[in-house]
Amino acid sequence: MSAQDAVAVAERLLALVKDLAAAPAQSKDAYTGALDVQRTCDELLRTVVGPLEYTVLIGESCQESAALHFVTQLGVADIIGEGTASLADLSERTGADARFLGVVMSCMLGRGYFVQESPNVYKNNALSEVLREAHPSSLKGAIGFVCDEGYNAASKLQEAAKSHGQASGSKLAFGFQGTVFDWMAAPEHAWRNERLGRAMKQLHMMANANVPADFEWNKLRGPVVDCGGGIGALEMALLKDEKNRGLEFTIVDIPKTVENGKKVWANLPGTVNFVAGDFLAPDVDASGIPKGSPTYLIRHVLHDWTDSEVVRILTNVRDAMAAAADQAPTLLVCEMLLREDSSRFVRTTSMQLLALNNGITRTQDAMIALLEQAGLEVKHVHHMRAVDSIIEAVLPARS
Ligand SMILES: C[S@@+](CC[C@H](N)C(=O)[O-])C[C@H]1O[C@@H](n2cnc3c(N)ncnc32)[C@H](O)[C@@H]1O
Repeated sequence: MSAQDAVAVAERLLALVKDLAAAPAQSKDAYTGALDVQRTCDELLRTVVGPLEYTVLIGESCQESAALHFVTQLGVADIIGEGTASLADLSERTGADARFLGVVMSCMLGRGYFVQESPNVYKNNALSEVLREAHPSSLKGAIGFVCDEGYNAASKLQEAAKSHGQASGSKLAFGFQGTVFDWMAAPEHAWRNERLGRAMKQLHMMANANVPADFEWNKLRGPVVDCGGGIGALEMALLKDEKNRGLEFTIVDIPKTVENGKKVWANLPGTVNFVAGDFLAPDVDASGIPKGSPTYLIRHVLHDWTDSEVVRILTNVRDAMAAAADQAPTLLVCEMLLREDSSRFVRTTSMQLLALNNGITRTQDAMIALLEQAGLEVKHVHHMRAVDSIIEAVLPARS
């Protein structure tokens, strides 16, 4: 690759950055423009450093991830707080060897985190601030989950691939039986489950913050049955908005999650009911999914399962919808869809889904094909200023 190639990419990048600066804030153009800039920045880096260095950088990015995990878990940014801390202070407060801390902090400084005020004395900056527990956009839980469950599960991906569905990366890494959801819901892993909840909320804030605004949730007919709705993170985001306050939700999830969800909602406003069930049950009656509701919702669930499991889940939902066929019930599937221009985040998240439960981020066509296999008809796909899209499906008209 020549210097001329790099100049051409840099000129393209400059034009994209200028377009982005001119786009109205919060507009669809600003959203897609930022993705174009991100992709082109990466292209520029590849062009400048060349294939050898670029490949080694990707290979060694697991060390950067380890450094990020190290400082986040030890609470380095929390200890530094609004002031400064020396390597010796950090070592004393965290119990970690100063030599280890020095190497890790140097790696983090190289990626733009923290500022070195004087030799071995650090203060926070905008990047390290988001590692603080109390920061309004804290990513502490997300980094803990991604770099622990996610990373350990991914380290077993080859073994999982060779087991042809018998095992998953997370099962091999953590040695549990049953599903990753049951494992995380067990009382001895309450701290993991709690961290997962925080992680999901934090990741959504980063990638899907516009979902409440970019879809007309207030037009839905309730009660909305949210299958695999967890503790109701989406409901929390939606009910913050005055115009959605009239919506009623029923969340179906595994018993332990329902127990946790009820505790969470005991002190929150809004009509959110919980039902314990199993969306993978052999039929709708055994699944516990309430029948006859005008609206069903499945968010971030289908990407956790194989095609045959997805068809099982969707068939149960379709059968629940069929009990109110005269009301023309609607199913909303809110998921990330893989596209040719999907961002780095969508692709790395897809790796994580695969490692955790043999899940997969599907293309729009693949999702539509599974919905059709389950006897549903896709009416519309809503794209938003978010990594998620919403696929709207209905029961097919009777012939
Ligand atoms: C990735 S989480 C998504 C949670 C929620 N929809 C959201 O977007 O915040 C997947 C959810 O599926 C639930 N789940 C897993 N297996 C289930 C099953 N067999 N029946 C019902 N829910 C299940 C999990 O407990 C978890 O809450």
